[in-house]
Amino acid sequence: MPSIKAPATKQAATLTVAVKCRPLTKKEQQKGRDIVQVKDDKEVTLLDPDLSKDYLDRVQNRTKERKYSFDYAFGPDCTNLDVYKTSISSKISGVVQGLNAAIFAYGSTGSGKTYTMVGTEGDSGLMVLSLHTIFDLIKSDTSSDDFEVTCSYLEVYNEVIYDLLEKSSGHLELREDPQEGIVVAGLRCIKVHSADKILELLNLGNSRRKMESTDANATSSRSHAVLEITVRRKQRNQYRNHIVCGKLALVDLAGSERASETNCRGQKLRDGANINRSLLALANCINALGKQRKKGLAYVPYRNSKLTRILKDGLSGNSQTIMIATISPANNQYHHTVNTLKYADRAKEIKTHIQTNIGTVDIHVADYQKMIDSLQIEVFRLKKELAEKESKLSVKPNEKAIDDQLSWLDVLSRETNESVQERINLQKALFELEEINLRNRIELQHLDDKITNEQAIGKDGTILQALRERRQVILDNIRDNDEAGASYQKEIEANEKHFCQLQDMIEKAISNNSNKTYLHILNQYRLLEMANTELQFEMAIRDQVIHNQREMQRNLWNLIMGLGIDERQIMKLAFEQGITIEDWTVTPLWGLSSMK
Ligand SMILES: Nc1ncnc2c1ncn2[C@@H]1O[C@H](COP(=O)(O)OP(=O)(O)OP(=O)(O)O)[C@@H](O)[C@H]1O
Repeated sequence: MPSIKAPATKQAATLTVAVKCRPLTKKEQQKGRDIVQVKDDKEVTLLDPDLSKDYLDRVQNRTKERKYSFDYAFGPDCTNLDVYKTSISSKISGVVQGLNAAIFAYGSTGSGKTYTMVGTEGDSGLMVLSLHTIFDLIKSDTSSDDFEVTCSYLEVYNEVIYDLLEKSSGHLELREDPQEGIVVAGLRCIKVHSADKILELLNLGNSRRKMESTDANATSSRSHAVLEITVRRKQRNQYRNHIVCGKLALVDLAGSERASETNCRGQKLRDGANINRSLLALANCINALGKQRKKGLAYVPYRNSKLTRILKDGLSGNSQTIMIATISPANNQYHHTVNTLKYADRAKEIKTHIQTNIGTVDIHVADYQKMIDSLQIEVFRLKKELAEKESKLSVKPNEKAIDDQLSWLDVLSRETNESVQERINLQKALFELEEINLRNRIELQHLDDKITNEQAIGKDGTILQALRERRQVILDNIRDNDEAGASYQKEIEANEKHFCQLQDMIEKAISNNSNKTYLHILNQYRLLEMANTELQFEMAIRDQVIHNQREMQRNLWNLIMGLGIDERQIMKLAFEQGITIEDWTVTPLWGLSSMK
């Protein structure tokens, strides 16, 4: 099917990475020493915390000293305003012009993330400073445009999303909207008229964040907080009247340390595990995005956590992204600091593309349909069995006993549900991967054809060279994606195994009950219905997206052909505009070839 892509990499920007080192706290001053040096506003040297190393160790390079270079580096004397003015303020003006920006603070617990993002009365944080800039820019705007500023504030805690602008928020779900991408269903979005108003909301929201006291920080934020500010600009003049929308996401991540290192138990340990699951997913995305700098299609596993799904646009899409890596200068924090610096170093490789993209058509509808069909047949069979069993029960089950059994079943069902959800996510990820690789293979075929043609003409060596280089990039991506696919396949298998174990537990739990068959079927039936509902929902969304895109393409091609432009002219025009016309020679559904 022919498809039109947005102009390729019109404006590509690397993710900006800044490192901020906080001062030693009073306690640290008494016990430890400073091992971080910042040079030339860019270089960070982390000294070996072990002073006892002898001369030989040092000359033989057995030192743990590390040196890194970043876009910006700020020492302990720098204020939040210094960070803001140098590395951020210029990106904020784009938000009022309709561009997106994302700023996230990453670092271990107690390294100064919340201090940097939220700040104090005397040293306002980046959230506050950005808001002031937005309102100042709106105030000084001389056009006749109307502005509307709205904001939302959420936290992701233990892989559950909560609304920080609601007094007692319930669990919120992520939805994939065909038009807007990932949205948080039911999240409160408030209209604001001044920076002060948002600050009030921010303070209120912060007081609702999940805090804990860890060994490393007495008021440690255990959740990831995302403040999103949307600026809608209604342009009004005699020729047009349309809305430009810019978004700024400010993210205060939870501490990046391992749970075991903060001396946590029970619920705290669970927090730690989930925080790290999100951050691990973020690290995997950062790795994959780093690989994409070759501009090929490598798969990025955004689906693996709520956080990465929410941050998807900020990392890869239409966004200017700034990562502030916060570090402590204390010698006992060496391992955390080196981890943060390594993470930040990898993040430098990410490219974000400041442009709008038209989504791609998903080709796996048939696969989903097959899964839904088989699940529905199974649900139908179990429903029937359940009805039969109920009618056959000579003695109605003892209600109290059944209640107990059902509540235990609920616990196991919930866990099984999570396992099913995870498998669905993995399956979806695998579908996406396959789709990307399909497109890669189509491009590879085109490249091979072009290379053969060029070789036959035997003229321009530079074109041939460029084609071969591109071919290698595509081959690398296909290999990487295949590897990622194989690992997903393994995860799916492990998940299936876990699912079976849970089922065994359920079997055991009800094996002594006289109505065990009844309970068993009830349980199976519930689980299958859950999986079925999810799949149907996905299917509906995909159908809608595909329908809209097909409609749009049909209209577009009709329009182009109606203008009497021939194929060659279209290709030439597209080339001049930087538009890629994909694979129309392969499956010419409404393509030029079929319309000729
Ligand atoms: N630049 C700074 N100047 C002075 N004090 C700072 C600075 N940065 C951080 N601190 C202090 O260090 C301590 C820890 O900071 P903060 O709570 O911001 O850490 P965090 O990285 O958000 O930790 P967690 O992940 O546990 O929430 C606080 O007492 C804070 O006031």
